[in-house]
Amino acid sequence: MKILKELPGGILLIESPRFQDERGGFMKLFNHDTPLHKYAIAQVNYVQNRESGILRGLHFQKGGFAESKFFRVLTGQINLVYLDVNPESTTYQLSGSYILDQAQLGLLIPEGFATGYEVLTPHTDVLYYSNKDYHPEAEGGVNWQHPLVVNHWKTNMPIVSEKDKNWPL
Ligand SMILES: Cc1cn([C@H]2C[C@H](O)[C@@H](COP(=O)(O)OP(=O)(O)O[C@H]3O[C@@H](C)C(=O)[C@@H](O)[C@H]3O)O2)c(=O)[nH]c1=O
Repeated sequence: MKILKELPGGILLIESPRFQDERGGFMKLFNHDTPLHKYAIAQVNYVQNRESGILRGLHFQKGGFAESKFFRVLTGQINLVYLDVNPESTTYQLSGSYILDQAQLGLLIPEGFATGYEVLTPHTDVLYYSNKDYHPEAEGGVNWQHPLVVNHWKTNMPIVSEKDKNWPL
């Protein structure tokens, strides 16, 4: 696995090795060795999105439950949006977005960021690792229409869960 790019905030774009032969393909999605040698997986989550226009997030876990997440699509295309919500961070309130459109590329988001994504294609499957267990009591969120992130979206009228509609602006 190799780091293709480091984005502001310490976000890493990581490429997986891919092997192709007459049977199909083989891809290494995680390797405890470099560049992820300090990354301890607590959860692997597989998310199926039926339609384009679905928007999930933005979510984070508070305090000591803050997670680092490593996102990729297995099929389809998403626009991943992130916001640094750690007031002690040197990049506090930094926001950005990145389009993920191939399984070979993963985006590693450090602890202290809220993350969300919108689905740009029907039947889009997302796989992500987290280095912390799920603690719903520690969950925080940022409304997708918050001024610090609103300009990153491609969709004007997304499909959003009731929970996500109610995060503070
Ligand atoms: C995130 C999560 C959810 N769940 C359950 C709770 C609920 O019943 C169901 C769906 O949860 P949600 O609606 O929160 O799923 P979702 O909106 O897909 O949540 C995810 O959104 C993206 C943007 C992130 O950044 C992730 O960290 C995660 O928060 O799955 C778990 O059991 N473990 C988990 O780690």
